[in-house]
Amino acid sequence: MSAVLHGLGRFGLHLLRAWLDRPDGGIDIVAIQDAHHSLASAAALLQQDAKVSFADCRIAAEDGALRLDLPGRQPLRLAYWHGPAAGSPWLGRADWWLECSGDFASGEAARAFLRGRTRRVIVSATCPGADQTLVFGYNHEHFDRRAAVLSYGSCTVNAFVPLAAWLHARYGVAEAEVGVIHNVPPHRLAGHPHPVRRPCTLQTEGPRLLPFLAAERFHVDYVLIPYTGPSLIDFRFELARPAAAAALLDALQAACSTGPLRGLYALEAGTPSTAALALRPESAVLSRPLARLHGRRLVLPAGFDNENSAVRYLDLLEAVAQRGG
Ligand SMILES: NC(=O)c1ccc[n+]([C@@H]2O[C@H](COP(=O)([O-])OP(=O)(O)OC[C@H]3O[C@@H](n4cnc5c(N)ncnc54)[C@H](O)[C@@H]3O)[C@@H](O)[C@H]2O)c1
Repeated sequence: MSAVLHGLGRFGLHLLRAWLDRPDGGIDIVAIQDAHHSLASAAALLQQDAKVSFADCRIAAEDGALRLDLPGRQPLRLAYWHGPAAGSPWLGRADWWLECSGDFASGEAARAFLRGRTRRVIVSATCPGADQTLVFGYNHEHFDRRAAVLSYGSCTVNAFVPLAAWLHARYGVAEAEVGVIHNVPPHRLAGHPHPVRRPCTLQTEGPRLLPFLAAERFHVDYVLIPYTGPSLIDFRFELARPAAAAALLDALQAACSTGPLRGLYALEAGTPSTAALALRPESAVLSRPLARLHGRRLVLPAGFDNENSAVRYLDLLEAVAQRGG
């Protein structure tokens, strides 16, 4: 499936890395475009980013393209366009438009990219007005080929939804709360000098995606902090049925290791430092020593590399491609 990647911010950078690591996933990124980074600054970003490493690639900016040489592989030439999306020479020229800039996160805005050969726009954020929101590991199998604008959810939606669905199937979830302490991209630090409470799109997407979760029985507390590392996310559930803590956590452990939550979550025997969460591919890394059950109140403290939620987005792209996307 040929694809244009629009947006080389934190999410786009993580996506590019994940895609390079999975050459056989059926996705062929043919062009990258960004309104902020010139070709030279995009090449420099790949060479110098403090977190996402491209040290295994020789990177060059040549003839309007990013050239990436990976050992043992054919050189990759990704056409590069620096400028506003509306003026892109890549409009309508690939099967998919990967909308990762954050600037077109509504169905109406995203539909502008459906032209020529481009039959699908996949938005890296919650997207009101999208034809479908598909959360990998929860409802990605329900992909409908008539859906032209897809949303993958968000980092918090992906962290919460499959876990809540799994818990509900076993114990019933009567209500839930999520507390998020979220980073900001390095280039936005100056604009965020203090912690600030913000609405989170999980607040509306959680009950919309999970029929058992009533909106009035779900709450998200989201705080953006002036810090660029991995983030924290704590889940609190009121279970509908009684459970024994050890049995519940053993079942959760099994689901994360070999069951339906495999690859999506880890339940760690220790409590990883936030720094150790960098580049972890799971949607959330839960800490068993911090987990607790008081009566029917289950608390699951976790952390996540929210930027690396790009891995879930790639999972979704591959799943959609396999279904004839
Ligand atoms: N960062 C995350 O944790 C995360 C996780 C999941 C989804 N998303 C979603 O992905 C989309 C993009 O998010 P992001 O985190 O990549 O945002 P970002 O701010 O890092 O990048 C967005 C855009 O900002 C511009 N930009 C990059 N560097 C810049 C600089 N130094 N100065 C000025 N502008 C610069 C680029 O044009 C880039 O496309 C958003 O819709 C977001 O909601 C982000």
